[in-house]
Amino acid sequence: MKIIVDNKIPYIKGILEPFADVEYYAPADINREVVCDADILIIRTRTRCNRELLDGSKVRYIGTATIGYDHIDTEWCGKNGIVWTNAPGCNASSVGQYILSSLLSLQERKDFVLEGKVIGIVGVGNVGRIVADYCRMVGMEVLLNDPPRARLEDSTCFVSLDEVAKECDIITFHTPLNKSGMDCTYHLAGADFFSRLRKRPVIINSSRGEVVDNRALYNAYQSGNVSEMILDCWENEPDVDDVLLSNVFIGTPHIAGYSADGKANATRQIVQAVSRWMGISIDTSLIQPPAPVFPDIDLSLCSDNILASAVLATYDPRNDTAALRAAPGTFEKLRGEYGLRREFNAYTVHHAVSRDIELLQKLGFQVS
Ligand SMILES: NC(=O)C1=CN([C@@H]2O[C@H](COP(=O)(O)OP(=O)(O)OC[C@H]3O[C@@H](n4cnc5c(N)ncnc54)[C@H](O)[C@@H]3O)[C@@H](O)[C@H]2O)C=CC1
Ligand SMILES: O=C(O)C(=O)[C@H](O)COP(=O)(O)O
Repeated sequence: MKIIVDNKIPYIKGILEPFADVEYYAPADINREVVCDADILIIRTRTRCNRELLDGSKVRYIGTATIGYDHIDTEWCGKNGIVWTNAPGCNASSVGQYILSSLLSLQERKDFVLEGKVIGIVGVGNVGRIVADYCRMVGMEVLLNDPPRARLEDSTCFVSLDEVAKECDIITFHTPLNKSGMDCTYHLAGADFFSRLRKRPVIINSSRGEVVDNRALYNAYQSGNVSEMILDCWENEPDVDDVLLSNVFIGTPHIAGYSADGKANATRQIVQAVSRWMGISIDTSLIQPPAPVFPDIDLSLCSDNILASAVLATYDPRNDTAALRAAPGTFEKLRGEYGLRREFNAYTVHHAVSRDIELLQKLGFQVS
């Protein structure tokens, strides 16, 4: 059994070796020649799994250590007997941390108080649910848009995309990239959507670049229909539109899901899926992220917004924005060499005053 593994997937080295020949490659080097005699591929979003890569190969199983799977031609794989799996929900909390910290950074600017603002969440799956919870916790009103769920569940919980466009101060996209079908999301936010905005919202995209028509977004920003842009995913990654990048409030290189917790979850889920497929049993409990460098957050030094201080101490997206702005051409390098980021539950806050303790605990912080 031969397994090819993307060498940017952390915490996996040594785990599959007792059961198979395992070879590690940079994503750019995972090509037809490399995969031809492999049985299993363990990849990320950077390997397009389609006829061009796989036709004539021995590959029978693909595991992607990611939530999204738009890089896999699922129809072609299905027709050609290739089983695949993703890692649902693995880094959903990481994206939640990204969105909350981006919103709290925005709040630090004068006159953008989050409490009382209306946020529209488009796509309410693993990520959208967490974002909705966090936004309610900070006193925002939340509108949910998810037509596939609305068809199956109590549709009164959901609103139309038109209502989101008209009523929201902030709109955030958390759908998969669907290129066709009744729930097509390609350019879901296009010129028509932006023309229906009424409240000059902040637009956030951390789903896939192509869910938002980047040109139409920029035009809406230029004309004043959009007040701020927060972008983690871009059309034509890794070639980011320089003009867009210089105008966004937060602009990051597709790292919203890059907490070490999310990466470890992804590795664990994929190792479990692969081992099930191979009919073997592997102990994945040792796949754990390292502790944060500074696990203690002292709130006695923070006078103003306690929540923002605690959240931004775990992750401040303005640092990733500055790094990308300084060198847009290093988009993939910044992702490949991403530093250690841990989620809220890896931190203990000290000297929180009693009125903040419940909220901090709900977010997952340890409180001393
Ligand atoms: N920037 C990053 O680092 C990351 C990006 N992602 C992206 O976020 C997406 C969402 O992740 P999850 O919430 O975990 O996926 P999920 O599959 O749990 O939820 C997606 C939701 O979108 C809904 N949806 C589908 N089509 C829709 C449409 N046309 N309009 C509105 N809603 C629609 C689905 O019904 C579902 O409830 C992923 O597919 C991936 O592309 C995920 C993780 C990290
Ligand atoms: O999980 C997803 O879906 C994502 O978009 C990832 O966070 C990006 O994953 P990589 O392919 O860069 O590992």
